[in-house]
Amino acid sequence: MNGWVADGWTLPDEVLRDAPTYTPRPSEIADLELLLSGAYRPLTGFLGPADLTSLRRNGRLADGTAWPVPVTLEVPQAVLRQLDVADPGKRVLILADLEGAPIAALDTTEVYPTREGFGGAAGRVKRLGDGGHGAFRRMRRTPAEVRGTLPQGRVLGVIADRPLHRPQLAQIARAARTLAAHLLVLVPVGAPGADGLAPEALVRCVLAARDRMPPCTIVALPLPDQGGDDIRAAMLRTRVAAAYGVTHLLASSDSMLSGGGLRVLVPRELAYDGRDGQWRSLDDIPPKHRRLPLTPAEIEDHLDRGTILPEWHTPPAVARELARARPPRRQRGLVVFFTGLSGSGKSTMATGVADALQESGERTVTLLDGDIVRRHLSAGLTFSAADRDTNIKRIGWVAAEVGRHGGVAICCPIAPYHEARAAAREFARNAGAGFVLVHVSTPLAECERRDRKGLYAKARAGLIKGMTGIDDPYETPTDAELTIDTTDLSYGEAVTTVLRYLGNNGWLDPRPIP
Ligand SMILES: Nc1ncnc2c1ncn2[C@@H]1O[C@H](COP(=O)(O)OS(=O)(=O)O)[C@@H](OP(=O)(O)O)[C@H]1O
Ligand SMILES: Nc1ncnc2c1ncn2[C@@H]1O[C@H](COP(=O)(O)OP(=O)(O)O)[C@@H](O)[C@H]1O
Repeated sequence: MNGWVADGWTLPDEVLRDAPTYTPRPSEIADLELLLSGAYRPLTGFLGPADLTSLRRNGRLADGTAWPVPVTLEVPQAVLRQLDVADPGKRVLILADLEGAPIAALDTTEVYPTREGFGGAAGRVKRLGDGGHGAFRRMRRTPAEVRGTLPQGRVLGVIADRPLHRPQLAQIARAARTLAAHLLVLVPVGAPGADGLAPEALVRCVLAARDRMPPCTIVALPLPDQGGDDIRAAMLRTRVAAAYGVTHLLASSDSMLSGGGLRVLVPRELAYDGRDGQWRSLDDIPPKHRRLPLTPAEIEDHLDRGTILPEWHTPPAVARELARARPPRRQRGLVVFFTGLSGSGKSTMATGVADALQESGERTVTLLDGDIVRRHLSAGLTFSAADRDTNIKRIGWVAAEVGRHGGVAICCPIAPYHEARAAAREFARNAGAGFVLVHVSTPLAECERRDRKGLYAKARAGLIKGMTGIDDPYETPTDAELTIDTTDLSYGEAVTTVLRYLGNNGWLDPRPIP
């Protein structure tokens, strides 16, 4: 481990003034915040090659300390070139938040190759500024602050990565009573949850359950989602919980492992006892009186349809918060994203769908047509791969903002690349909006026969280069909600197919659809 003491490090003003600034990715900012707060102790900075090699080999840092996951920072080469790791006055990198405000200084003692155009930067970090702002900032307390307020004795930790319903609340109450422990609820707020719930909404839902819990301390922290590697992610969460003073952690998944000085409790499966309205062990309730907790999919279904979550399962205050954060699909923001070759029928269908929605007056609609976007939002962009990506990301970003505020955004660019379409879907999800990808799969031969703008003829004649389908690729979607080939469809049939899909899936009132 790079074993420095961050406190003993002073930064002269001129070093700060001349240092380059870089905004890391959101997951790296989350790691940075946990490094700065001490939640990742004994780590005090981003790891370098020796630690990373050792970690891969045996799950330990180079000095033998067990540590579950790589904590790394990747920086564009253009930024790294401005640093000189051999010179303490020229190796400081200012790390800024998404708005560009400095959060920390990195004393870059090592750089190493990662992928084309980027490199890893390793070294200790030191907080700059006042720790930042943002919703529920006051709840983002450091481990030292929290430990200072906890009563003596056992501390039961709960990681509330989903809202707490009555089965979880019953498990928590039981465990706290059995252990005679103080309760510490850790709410991960690094990124939207698996269910697309915004971090602020998750905090509100947890606070809404507060009067159903024993006396407790609630802390928000940017616990990163470590992707598919569940065991390592669980180990990291256990480490962080231990840093906050947790002695016993209530497992939220089977993969939670004891370690880092605390014990993990796997709670008993509870069910609702219809005889007296209590939640107790499954085995203690005769089957005919037993109601199992709703699954996440069932909860999602209630929210999608707009039916109130039942009181036997969810405290009304939590149900209200959840319904506010995840309104029924008919009121929730939605991005309808058409993709397909030029001439496949995207604009025609998108306009038809937009007209129908406007006629019904049910939803507000923004149409982001490919050609129109390129005249305004994306003016000046070419048809190079990089510019096409930029174009699709801009469209996706604007569409997601429309969705965030409950509107329907209809987009119809070619969007030939999977990755950019996936980014648009992710933007929508993070904004709490739905996303429906419509692949207009009309084959090239038919698009070419139509050749509305004469572009295919020009491309075949070699007069224009990089025409999608001719000498530029179109990556066929594998994740489309709907695939429509308009070769043998009338205009009306094509539009109705989309409207029916939206109606059948709860996004629209299905009644007026022919
Ligand atoms: N080289 C090349 N390749 C593809 N398309 C071309 C090209 N040059 C111009 N056009 C015209 O631009 C429209 C596509 O723009 P998009 O913004 O939808 O393209 S992309 O999603 O960024 O790839 C597209 O409009 P649509 O026919 O509505 O799809 C074409 O008319
Ligand atoms: N079922 C259909 N849906 C949409 N367009 C159709 C259909 N049948 C024929 N077309 C014709 O195909 C062409 C599609 O053009 P356009 O909608 O601009 O495609 P894109 O936006 O994908 O380039 C139009 O001339 C349209 O009249």
